[in-house]
Amino acid sequence: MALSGVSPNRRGDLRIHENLDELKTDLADYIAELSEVTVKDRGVFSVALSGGSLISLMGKLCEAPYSKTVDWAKWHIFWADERVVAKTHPDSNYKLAKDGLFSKVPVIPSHMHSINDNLSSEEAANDYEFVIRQLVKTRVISASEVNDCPKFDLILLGVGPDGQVASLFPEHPILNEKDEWVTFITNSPKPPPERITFTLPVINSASNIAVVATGEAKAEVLRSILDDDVGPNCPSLPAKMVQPGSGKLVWFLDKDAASKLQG
Ligand SMILES: O=C1O[C@H](COP(=O)(O)O)[C@@H](O)[C@H](O)[C@H]1O
Repeated sequence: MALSGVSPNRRGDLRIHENLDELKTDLADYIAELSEVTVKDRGVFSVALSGGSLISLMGKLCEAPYSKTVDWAKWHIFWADERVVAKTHPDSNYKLAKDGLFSKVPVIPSHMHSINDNLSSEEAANDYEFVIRQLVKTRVISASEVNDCPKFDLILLGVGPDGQVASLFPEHPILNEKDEWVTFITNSPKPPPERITFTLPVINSASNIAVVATGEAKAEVLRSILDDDVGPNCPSLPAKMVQPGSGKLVWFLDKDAASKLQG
């Protein structure tokens, strides 16, 4: 059970869990429910994932009851960020998600929309944006009513100890990107250096955003992101810039990650 249940916060709902097992169950319930409601409404579920610790934290989705009750054939899976490496490389976010999740449940292989790993970072970002544009045209992905962006049904993000989300890093110029849906970097402060990433306008246009962070190493940055009294002197933390226009934002934290929150 969540320590403080679902507590509304200026930056979204906070779900703070006593331990990882409870967090994993709550996250699986949340994703399975959103999938069910969205498939009933739209006939498909467009979900964009990050890499890192998120994937193992989603692991319960591959177990009963979710493995049987989720309508996996209706999922269209995207990557909110990807490392520009071969899909077989241990650093690939696609490989991480495929090995950890999607090889265990009946998703349709052609619904896993991974980047083209034969291209340069810049080409891969442009190509991925093109793929997303085609799927907005065919309504696999909804279109935002208020801007030019795609509106993913769900974007799942991790948070780095520096406040990174997707491959958006603190004080990097791509935080100001307003026009592109997908962009690239060749100088990531965290290896590997070459990555593609959704931009903030795309992330903030999603219908639902879930940010998942665990462990004491993230407690300090989460205080900077979530507590209202930490603000003016704080550098531009990407995770703090996750502020959906009309969508819903939920934070899944364990008690170690939440241990420095005061508000
Ligand atoms: O490099 C990356 O790291 C972040 C955070 O990973 P975590 O293991 O600290 O949760 C991840 O969200 C992102 O997708 C990945 O490319």
